[in-house]
Amino acid sequence: MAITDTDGELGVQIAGPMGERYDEVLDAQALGLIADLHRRFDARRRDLLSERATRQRAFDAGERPNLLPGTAHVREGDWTVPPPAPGLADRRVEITGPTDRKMTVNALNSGAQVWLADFEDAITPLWENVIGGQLNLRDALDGTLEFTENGKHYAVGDQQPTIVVRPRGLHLPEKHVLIDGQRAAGAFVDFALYFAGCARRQLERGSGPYLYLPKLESHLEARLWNDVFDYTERLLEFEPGTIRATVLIETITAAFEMEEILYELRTHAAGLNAGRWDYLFSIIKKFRRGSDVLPDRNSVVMTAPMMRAYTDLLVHTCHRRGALAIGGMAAFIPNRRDPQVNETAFAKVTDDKQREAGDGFDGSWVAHPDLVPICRAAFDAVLAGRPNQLERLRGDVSVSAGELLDIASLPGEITATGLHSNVGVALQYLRSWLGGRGAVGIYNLMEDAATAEICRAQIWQWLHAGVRLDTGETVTRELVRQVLDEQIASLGDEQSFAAARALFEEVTLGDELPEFLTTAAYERMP
Ligand SMILES: CC(=O)SCCNC(=O)CCNC(=O)[C@H](O)C(C)(C)COP(=O)(O)OP(=O)(O)OC[C@H]1O[C@@H](n2cnc3c(N)ncnc32)[C@H](O)[C@@H]1OP(=O)(O)O
Ligand SMILES: O=CC(=O)O
Ligand SMILES: [Mg+2]
Repeated sequence: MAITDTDGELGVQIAGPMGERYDEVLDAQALGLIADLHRRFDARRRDLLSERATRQRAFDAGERPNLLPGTAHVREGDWTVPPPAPGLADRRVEITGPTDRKMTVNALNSGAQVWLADFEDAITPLWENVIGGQLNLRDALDGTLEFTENGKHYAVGDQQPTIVVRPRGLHLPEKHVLIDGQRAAGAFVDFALYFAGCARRQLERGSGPYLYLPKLESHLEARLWNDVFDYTERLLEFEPGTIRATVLIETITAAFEMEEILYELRTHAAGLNAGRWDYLFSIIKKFRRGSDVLPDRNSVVMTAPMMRAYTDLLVHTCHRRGALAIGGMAAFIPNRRDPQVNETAFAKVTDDKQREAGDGFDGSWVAHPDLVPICRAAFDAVLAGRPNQLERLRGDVSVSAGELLDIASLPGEITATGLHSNVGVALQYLRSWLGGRGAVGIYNLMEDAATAEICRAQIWQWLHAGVRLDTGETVTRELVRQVLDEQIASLGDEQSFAAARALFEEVTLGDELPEFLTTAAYERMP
């Protein structure tokens, strides 16, 4: 791959191919912003990642998170976040998905209030996905995203959802953008490209540059993002508070700092989201060496006391502070060719959305356009003409640290079926990811980076805990390899799984649990 010195003065090198129109995204302003953010904030980002590792050592030694004594004044203080920015007051249905051309058009025509345009869990951060996604966003805003594919004409209609972009988490590098010879952070690249390219376009349409912030582990990470926002607004002459961010509470440590996270983002804060899949992954990962081992992935339901404590606390915290509470993703996806699968998906998603609406959430996520009406019906019934239910303070909620950490009360067993499912899903997902697709339907469920992380972390934990399955077998490396062989044999085409299998073994069978499968996978990509 040729390394092009794009601009000697900026110190930015683009180490990836310059495809058609990439120069429109990678212009001087965008590259200058990435370079600035890198020089000002990247050392802090790396320190915060080191802090995560330090905390992990404490968890390995048996420590557990609790409310922070040093921030009691924040929790006790009387403060609120600003009222919702234009386009963010009514978020009853949010469709999520990758930013390829077809999905962009379909999401914008889906009838949802919000489209979460994803550069995180739902995409493989291939260079062409990273830059192509930004081009699609700006073309959509300019009204020029129009094409024909497989005989079907795609064009964005007039009624468009508010766009909320989810940049990569703080842990992922972008190897195709080098600043002073160092890899830039994927998070800063996605943010800067979007902001430089689309912030003014969004304001001109009466909306704004809105973001979802994924995988935060502490309020100090929220402070970093807030400083990035303040700096960018000043540098590019935007009103303070133009950027609005909804933070995913999807790590167990962040669940203990919800108030502090909103407080840090304050003028930029829009809400919190209950990202249930990464949340479960985080619980497995953080307490991987503890004695409480999670049962089969599919048996951990949102009505389990530990999960209800998490979502209730989120709604209560948000509404007390004037922020919107957004629900998470039910993984069931419909299939237009299979009425039985559809019926199951609609019933499961209806249950999930009705529970969230009843618990006080202001809206929720769906993975597929056919689920938009299901989510809408659940929230319409509760909202009854109002845009949200911010006034529902959930004063009845009082959640203790013990309830958030009550893994032992989770229903379900650890079964051979669960092991086979984890192996099969992780393997197929990794093949898809390496092939450039970060979200895929497997066994009628939506699988993405977060759900696949659960599968492989769970296998690692079961292996290291020497868990006995319902069949009496003990989980060992040999057993996992045997299941892998069986899965590959049943899926056929052994050769096409070679790279995925090697990656699977790397992120699942080692003595240490790699922090993120996507970090390991990224190094195997061009
Ligand atoms: C844990 C989390 O972070 S959840 C959030 C991250 N995950 C996601 O965003 C996943 C989003 N969903 C998806 O990517 C997809 O729905 C999948 C991969 C699960 C299934 O996609 P497909 O196999 O294409 O589904 P299917 O064939 O039923 O799609 C039917 C049509 O709906 C479109 N579609 C499906 N899902 C979406 C979506 N989320 N956004 C936009 N369009 C969509 C398809 O492009 C297809 O369009 P077409 O008729 O023009 O060809
Ligand atoms: O990002 C959402 C999640 O559930 O993970
Ligand atoms: Mg997630």
